[in-house]
Amino acid sequence: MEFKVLWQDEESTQGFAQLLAACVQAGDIICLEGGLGAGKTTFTRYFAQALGIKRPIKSPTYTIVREYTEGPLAFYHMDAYRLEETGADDLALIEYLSRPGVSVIEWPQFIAEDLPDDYLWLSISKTTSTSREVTIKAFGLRGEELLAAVKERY
Ligand SMILES: Nc1ncnc2c1ncn2[C@@H]1O[C@H](COP(=O)(O)OP(=O)(O)OP(=O)(O)O)[C@@H](O)[C@H]1O
Repeated sequence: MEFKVLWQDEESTQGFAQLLAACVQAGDIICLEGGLGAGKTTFTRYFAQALGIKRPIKSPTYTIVREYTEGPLAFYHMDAYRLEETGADDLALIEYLSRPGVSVIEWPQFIAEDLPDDYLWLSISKTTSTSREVTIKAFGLRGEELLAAVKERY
């Protein structure tokens, strides 16, 4: 299943982040693919806020995973970009995905072959300086269920 959405400005990105946050449950995985400046971190900030995370979201590039456990759902923010460079093991990151929280993975293409069966994959393309076209693909039963919930609310 595939679904296209438009984030016509940052407010719309925030609106979508809130919508998705209202649909997720423990164990869900959201992959964010997009080039530099696509809006992966911006989206993640709004998503985390909507999940009730009060601490500021900092880029996990150098730590690979940042954990936020103060909200009703634990939130894991991951960046797979540096994995290859640092020689760090994918397994440490993959282990987080089996924990009872919600995970957002930036640069998921670096660990695509090790992902579990169920996830949403958002491909973000910059269309203008303020708008983003986003293609959402669902994988696995839970992915399909989550995307169906998103479509219903969109
Ligand atoms: N509709 C939009 N959605 C998201 N970001 C937007 C939008 N319009 C403009 N922007 C701006 O685009 C920039 C996106 O930067 P951001 O750091 O989120 O990208 P990124 O994909 O995480 O890039 P990197 O991989 O380089 O960290 C921000 O400055 C943000 O304000």
